[in-house]
Amino acid sequence: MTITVEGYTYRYGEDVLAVDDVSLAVGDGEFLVLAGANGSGKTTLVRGFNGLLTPDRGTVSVNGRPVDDDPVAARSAVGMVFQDPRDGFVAATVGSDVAFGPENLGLERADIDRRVADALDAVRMAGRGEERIDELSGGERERVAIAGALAMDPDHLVLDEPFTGLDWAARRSVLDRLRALRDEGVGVVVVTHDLRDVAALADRIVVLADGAVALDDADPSPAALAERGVRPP
Ligand SMILES: Nc1ncnc2c1ncn2[C@@H]1O[C@H](COP(=O)(O)OP(=O)(O)OP(=O)(O)O)[C@@H](O)[C@H]1O
Repeated sequence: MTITVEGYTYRYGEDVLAVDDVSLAVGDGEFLVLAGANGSGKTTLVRGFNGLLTPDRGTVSVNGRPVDDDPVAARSAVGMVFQDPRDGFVAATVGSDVAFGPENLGLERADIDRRVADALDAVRMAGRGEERIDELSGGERERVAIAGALAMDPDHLVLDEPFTGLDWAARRSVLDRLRALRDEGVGVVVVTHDLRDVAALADRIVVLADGAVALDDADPSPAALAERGVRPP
């Protein structure tokens, strides 16, 4: 059960080579932090992990199966949360939005309700299922988006800058959940250029620079990070 990326190359138009021949694997229960300066290609790379982008060259396989072969399976195996989830909501209220994914999996109502309650609890939104999403703050919306991904119970979870809008308590709570998921065997990928919170949890830190892997290390030195444009924790 892994995400395996081989030779991933992606261009925007003729001129922008956003990701240049990246190969890496994320194993079960592995916590990988993907760092790198603005524009280094992080988002372009992870969007390929469940088929949201198709690389110009290279392949992505999820649990041994090429994403192209079965995009639906890839989307349910790899949960994704993006930085600014404003457009990603499908329902008007918190609870119905988080329930949407599990409902589509055809689960029993009790199971859905349990997943929703559990996911809202993880992001410190317990008891707020009836609230309207368009009346939430930016950070609260981000937390709902994270809860939506958690409720899908995916094999892998990819979070792109998940902590930017989160207050300290929410951040700690989400990190606790990510740690628990990792311990249960879920592969976790966190995209960030701020290593403060996540470095201690990371099994590996991969740094992209100009679309290529510039560093892939379990415990990189502060100097090695700084050299590649990443502020050490
Ligand atoms: N839709 C797009 N059209 C054209 N160029 C794009 C597009 N999206 C990204 N790029 C370019 O591709 C490169 C990689 O962008 P990407 O968003 O993957 O980087 P990133 O590491 O996630 O950056 P950030 O830390 O700022 O989120 C950048 O040079 C960016 O300008």
